[in-house]
Amino acid sequence: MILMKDIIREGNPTLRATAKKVSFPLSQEDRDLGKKMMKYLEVSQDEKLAEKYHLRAGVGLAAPQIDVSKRVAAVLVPDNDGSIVFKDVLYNPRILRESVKRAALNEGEGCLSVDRNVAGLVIRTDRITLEYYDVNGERHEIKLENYPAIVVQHEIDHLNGTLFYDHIDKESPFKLPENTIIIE
Ligand SMILES: O=CN(O)CCNC(=O)c1cccc(Cl)c1Cl
Ligand code: NI
Repeated sequence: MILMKDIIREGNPTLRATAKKVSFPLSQEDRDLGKKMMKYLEVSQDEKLAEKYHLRAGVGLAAPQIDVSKRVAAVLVPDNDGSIVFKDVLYNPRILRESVKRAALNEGEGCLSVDRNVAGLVIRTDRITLEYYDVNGERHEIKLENYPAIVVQHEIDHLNGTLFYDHIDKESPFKLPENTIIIE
């Protein structure tokens, strides 16, 4: 089971590397990788289990965060009544289209690999068309918007060596650019 000790932090070069694509059919190792990353998210979102295993909650996890430089990310986005908005393990995810409209989470973003709060608006695209392959090698092309779209962008950033605070305006972190909505 993935624990906090397995999560690499700022300073580890893997976090700034460009991760490699996986090939299909997936090796057992790459299947297991996706499974254990999703398991981390499920456990981390269960208050009792998260406390028991001292896990920081996450709605996404990218393989580079456990020092595996492969283009694999798990995403588990609940909505506030506990149902699931989006859940899947993304293999070789790729953003095909981005809306002109930008978006930022009101409360900013956090990252398991960043042991500090970095305040400010993380400016991202509001709507994306995402291509990815699932564990069975099936191609998916889906449209996401708002919160799930933001989370997927945070994870794909990890595959490209980008961290959330790279998108925060250093001079005025809370400036709201034109054409940008705030997501509560
Ligand atoms: O890369 C994944 N993590 O670092 C897991 C911890 N962060 C989050 O769950 C998180 C929190 C706020 C906004 C976004 Cl977009 C995300 Cl992703
Ligand atoms: Ni992160």
